[in-house]
Amino acid sequence: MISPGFHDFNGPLQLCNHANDSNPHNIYAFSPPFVRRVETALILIRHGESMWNEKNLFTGSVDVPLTRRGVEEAIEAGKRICNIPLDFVYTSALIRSQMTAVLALTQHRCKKVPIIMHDCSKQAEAWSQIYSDEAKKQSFPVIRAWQLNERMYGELQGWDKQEISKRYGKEQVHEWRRSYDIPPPEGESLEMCSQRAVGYFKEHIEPQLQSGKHVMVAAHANSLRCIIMYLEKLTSCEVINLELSTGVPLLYIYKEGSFMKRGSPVGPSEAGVYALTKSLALYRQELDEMSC
Ligand SMILES: O=C(O)[C@@H](CO)OP(=O)(O)O
Repeated sequence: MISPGFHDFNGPLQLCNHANDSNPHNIYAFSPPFVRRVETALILIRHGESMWNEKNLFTGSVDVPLTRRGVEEAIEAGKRICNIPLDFVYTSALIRSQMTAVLALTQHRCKKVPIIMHDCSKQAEAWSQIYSDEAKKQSFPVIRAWQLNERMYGELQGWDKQEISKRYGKEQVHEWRRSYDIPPPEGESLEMCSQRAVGYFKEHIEPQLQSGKHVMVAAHANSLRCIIMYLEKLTSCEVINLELSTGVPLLYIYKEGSFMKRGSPVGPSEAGVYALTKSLALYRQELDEMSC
């Protein structure tokens, strides 16, 4: 349950009044009942490099922070998504995904403040209330969900990946790391991880997109592989070859129940025009006009 008050959170799109705009492709719609948004942005980002990525250790559900390089990757990712509208941010319960989200959001051009939601109890919810509507409008709710955690790697957690390959053989380790239904010893298979991660995405995140809200999900290699498998309708054979780099944002456009893959946004300093949709280009134009 997102803390009350954020439900009327209008996010960064209170930029200009298109309420009377009949353009069906315009995502500038305000929250209902003005203009229903036709398409919304979904950004997926794997956390930046973690301290156990750097040591090449199986991490899984162990809660390790980012390295300095991982911090830099998160900030660079923020530059690449700084022109894309956002209303809600989801992370896992693990610090490496939360660090990535809040560091990336420091680069967003709408200058909103990420607020980590504390709704694990009625008291936590009450004590973390924001009473200023203006402060609320200048914020992003960041919702933490354990269901988006990295797959639990069981008895491999903490072991060096090369050491494990020598002990059990490369084929066996590749099967544990990348197959769909074969779990590592005492760990989760990708299928088991998918049941919680995709289950959460369908129940909590997809309805946000359907209601016209733009969302970023900062999570993990395998929990995101599950979600991408769902978005792109990949088979359990195709997902074996899906690899995600640390700290690289991926953009999808949600429209009438389907997800269109738009690849990874380019940074503002990079040459070339990233294939924005018309409505994202209009949003970027509004940000440009705001910052003049
Ligand atoms: O160790 C882990 O948690 C994961 C992601 O870093 O490793 P792999 O890519 O081997 O699934």
